[in-house]
Amino acid sequence: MQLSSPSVQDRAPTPPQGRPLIVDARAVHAWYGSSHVLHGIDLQIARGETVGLLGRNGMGKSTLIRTLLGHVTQRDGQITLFGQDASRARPHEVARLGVAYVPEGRGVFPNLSVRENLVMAARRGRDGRQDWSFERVLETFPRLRERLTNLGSQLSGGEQQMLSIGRALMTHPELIVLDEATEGLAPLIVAEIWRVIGDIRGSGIATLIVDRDYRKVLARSDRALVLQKGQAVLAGPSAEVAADPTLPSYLGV
Ligand SMILES: Nc1ncnc2c1ncn2[C@@H]1O[C@H](COP(=O)(O)OP(=O)(O)OP(=O)(O)O)[C@@H](O)[C@H]1O
Repeated sequence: MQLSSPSVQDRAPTPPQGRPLIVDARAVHAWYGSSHVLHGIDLQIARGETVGLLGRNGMGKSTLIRTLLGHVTQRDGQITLFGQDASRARPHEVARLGVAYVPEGRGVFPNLSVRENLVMAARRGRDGRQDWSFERVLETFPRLRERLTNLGSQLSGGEQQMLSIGRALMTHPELIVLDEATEGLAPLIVAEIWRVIGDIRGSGIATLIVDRDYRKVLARSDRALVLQKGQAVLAGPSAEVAADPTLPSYLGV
């Protein structure tokens, strides 16, 4: 569905019926100083849903993520997380609600070992869930088992990315936000990260994914939102977005 109308209602991607919303963001604006970067974006993510966020460089994907998670504080609009108003929430409050963030450029503690990085992150889920044990994370990422005593700083980029995702899983989140999780990694590692993203999806955790490989994002997500200059220009089920003839122009492909 192409979104040419400026009406906020029209831009809301429709989440699956009957599933509670984890994220319900309406008319979100964001600024860096006097620079107005997001212009009224709507985004809904239902429990267990995978949503892809696409757009060329500098179109506002990371800003939207960082605004929803409370990192960008010059913001406006309504952000509801798990039914609670989070329009002014700070990052640690968002994390406590059950949202894990795997930032672009990773986010592991360089001076802690792999084991310490994982164990420190461990926390029960909202409903007391603790199915993502240390052992399960190591089964998911066998490479991390081989590196348990290495410091975060001694890992390759791909291993750091795995550790960052492993840390996110140890928090038993309801939603994992992955911003450019495969950026700059070797093809074999990229394939492994995508395999794990599939496992995460299969385990019922919702995900919000930003990745340059738009084909993979669309093939592996339920719905997608395409941004251009801080506005939503396409939104809907990923298969429909993938088939939309205007998509290449928005992605510059
Ligand atoms: N910390 C910042 N201060 C000022 N401007 C910023 C900052 N971060 C991003 N911007 C600007 O905001 C706009 C949106 O950037 P953003 O990083 O959200 O885009 P993106 O779609 O995630 O692209 P990329 O893939 O390049 O990260 C760009 O014009 C960018 O230059």
